[in-house]
Amino acid sequence: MLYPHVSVDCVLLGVNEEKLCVLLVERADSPGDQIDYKLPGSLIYENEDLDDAAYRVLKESTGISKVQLKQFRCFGSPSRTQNKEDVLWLENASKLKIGRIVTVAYLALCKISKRKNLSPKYKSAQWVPVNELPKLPFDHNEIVAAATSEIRQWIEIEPSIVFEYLPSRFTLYELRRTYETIFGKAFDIRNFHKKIASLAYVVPTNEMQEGVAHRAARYYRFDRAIYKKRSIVNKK
Ligand SMILES: O=P(O)(O)OC[C@H]1O[C@@H](O)[C@H](O)[C@@H]1O
Repeated sequence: MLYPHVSVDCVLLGVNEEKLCVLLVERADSPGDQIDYKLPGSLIYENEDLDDAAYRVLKESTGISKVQLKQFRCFGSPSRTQNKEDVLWLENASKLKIGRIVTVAYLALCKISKRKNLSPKYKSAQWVPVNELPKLPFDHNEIVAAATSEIRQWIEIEPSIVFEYLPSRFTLYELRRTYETIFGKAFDIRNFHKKIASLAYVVPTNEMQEGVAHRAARYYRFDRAIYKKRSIVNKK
């Protein structure tokens, strides 16, 4: 039998208190008793393009619209709807008979902020550390794990992504900690500083930290113009 159900899921990753976090929504009428988080995601409409569906679902479920979502993978195992409670929730919410669903996953890296305009389907939206996730419905744990390794690959190719997380001026300590948080491992300090010193687009400023107990550190800034030129040179 041919089967038409397709959904989108949005993985928003952010750094909070030196932890890599993912935005989850809490189901309002959970089929079980426990707190029930999931990725912001839902079925698409008949005549809707996938990208439009991803932006719509994210906006409707969390109120967020100013992020750049990128499609990164499809998840289509027939077993992703093996949990009867997940199917029940979805059937109640959609008023459709649900068997399997193929979901298209989207990813964005963004700054953490307070959420509002939640869909009535959800009680709250929370940033949860990816290393402390509860058991999520469907295959959402697998989707978050895939998104985490995906973002690391993106950063290897396009290091500018990291600077989206930092304030306009930052210390090398803050830069290293951000890298360590996203990659989930410690970087050797001397090698890291050497690497940064070789990057023309990380520019030292004349400003130093003030009022700190330890030796004041220098502030740096990310120079997008230099970065773009380097990207062109690298692509040649
Ligand atoms: O619209 P609700 O029921 O919240 O969720 C639909 C879910 O259906 C699954 O394929 C997706 O993973 C998506 O998150």
